[in-house]
Order: sequence, then C-alpha cells, then structure tokens
Amino acid sequence: MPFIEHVSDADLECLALERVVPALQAYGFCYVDGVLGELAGDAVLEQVKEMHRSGVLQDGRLAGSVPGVHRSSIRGDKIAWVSGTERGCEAINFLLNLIDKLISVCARRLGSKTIRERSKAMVACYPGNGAGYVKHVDNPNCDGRCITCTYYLNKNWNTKEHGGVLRIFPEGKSFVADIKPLFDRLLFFWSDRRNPHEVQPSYSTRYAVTVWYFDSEERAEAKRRFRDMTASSLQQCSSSS
Ligand SMILES: Cc1cc(NC(=O)CCC(=O)O)nc(C)c1Br
Ligand SMILES: [Fe+3]
Repeated sequence: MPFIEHVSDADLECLALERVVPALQAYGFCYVDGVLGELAGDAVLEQVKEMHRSGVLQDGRLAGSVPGVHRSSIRGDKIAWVSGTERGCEAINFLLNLIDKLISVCARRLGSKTIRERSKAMVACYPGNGAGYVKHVDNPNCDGRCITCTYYLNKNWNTKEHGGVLRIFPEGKSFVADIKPLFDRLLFFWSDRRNPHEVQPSYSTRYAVTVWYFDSEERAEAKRRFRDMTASSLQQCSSSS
C-alpha cells in the first residue's frame, strides 16, 4: 500500500524538538494534529474498522475483578494488541514507525530517560453505548512505562453530542485538560502519577491506538522486582506444602 510520506524525517525532528519536548517538560502532555495526513490517517482508520467488523476487538480486561461491579462500568473499551506486522495492519505499522521516530528524537532531548523499547499497540474501540474509562493512572507503581502515546481516529467528532473526551487531571495543577479524540491527532503524556486521566462516556464509536514507551532502567528494575516476588512466593509455597 503506497503511502505518500506526509511528514519527512526532518519535519518529525522539528516537531519533536519544537513542540513535543517543550510541552512534555512544561505541562506533562502534548498533542499534535494532522500527523499522518488524510490519506495515511484514513488507511489506519479503515484497518481499525475492519478489525472491529471482523470481531478481533475483545472486551478490555481488568487488573482484578471487583465483585459486584460490572466490568463495563469501569472500562467499556474493546481492545486488540497488535505488533503491526500482522496482515491488514500495514497502515498501523506505518503509524507505529512514525511514532517511534518521533519518540527517539524526543528521547535524546529528555536526557533523564533512556527510552529504547515500547509495548505492542493497543487498538481500542469504545462502542458508543455510554461506556468510558474511569479516572486512573497508567503507571502508578513504576512498572517501567514512561510515555503514553495515543493516536485518535474519529472524524466529525462532536463532543457535545458524542462525549468521549479524554480528561487529564495534571497532578498539582488547578486546571484539567480536555482532549477531543479527533481524527489524525497524536497525544503524548507521562504515564506516571503526574497524569491521572479518564475517558468520559462515549455516545458514538470511538477508535484509538495506544502505545507505551518504556524507560529501560525503570523497566529492568520492575522486572527484577517481579522476579524476586515470584521467587519468594514460590519458596513460601514449597516450604509451606
Ligand atoms: C488498556 C488501558 C487503556 C488505557 N486507556 C486510556 O486511558 C484511554 C485513553 C484514550 O482512549 O483517550 N489506559 C490504561 C491505563 C490501560 Br491499562
Ligand atoms: Fe490510561
């Protein structure tokens, strides 16, 4: 699928340095519109719609099931994890490569972080039945996730009618940031406690693709903690049995 290179590498470098890094440092979040352009944006949207049509998107799991509380009252999204190499994900792969380039330029400037890896892409759809996602922090306990990056795909989105606003409550600030999930919009924010956020009830189908970039040190430390925890709990089992 031939894509017109909407943005050149030089454009990306300039965007990262002029816009994204300063905003992340000043406010902790930043969004950019018109990142892929109409043609490539449409290609991503079509592939996400096809995943939805073909039933690939499943109910988002919860960390722990809360007795008596219905899952969809906490998060009502349907998701699928993709690496981008799957057939029918070529446009999503193009998007991921572009975000990787952007983040790698930012990482050089965000000195304190060493961002070398990321999660798979989470393709999410809020079905528009009023479901949203309750206020939460993506990475409250140093699991390694450093930057959350979400690409929105929703055309003719009217928040008065459709809701679905992502509201960020920047830690320690007196203001909230309401971000409309508009087509070809790319949002970045620190994944940790600096950015509690919620998705307000959505009354129209709301598509997004999210990736999380890891800080290598924090990720390695989290893996060490997890290994020690599982080793010690296994020991307890064997000693008690
Ligand atoms: C799977 C998962 C999804 C999200 N997504 C959002 O917060 C919504 C972002 C948006 O669609 O605007 N957050 C966490 C902590 C997990 Br885990
Ligand atoms: Fe989140």
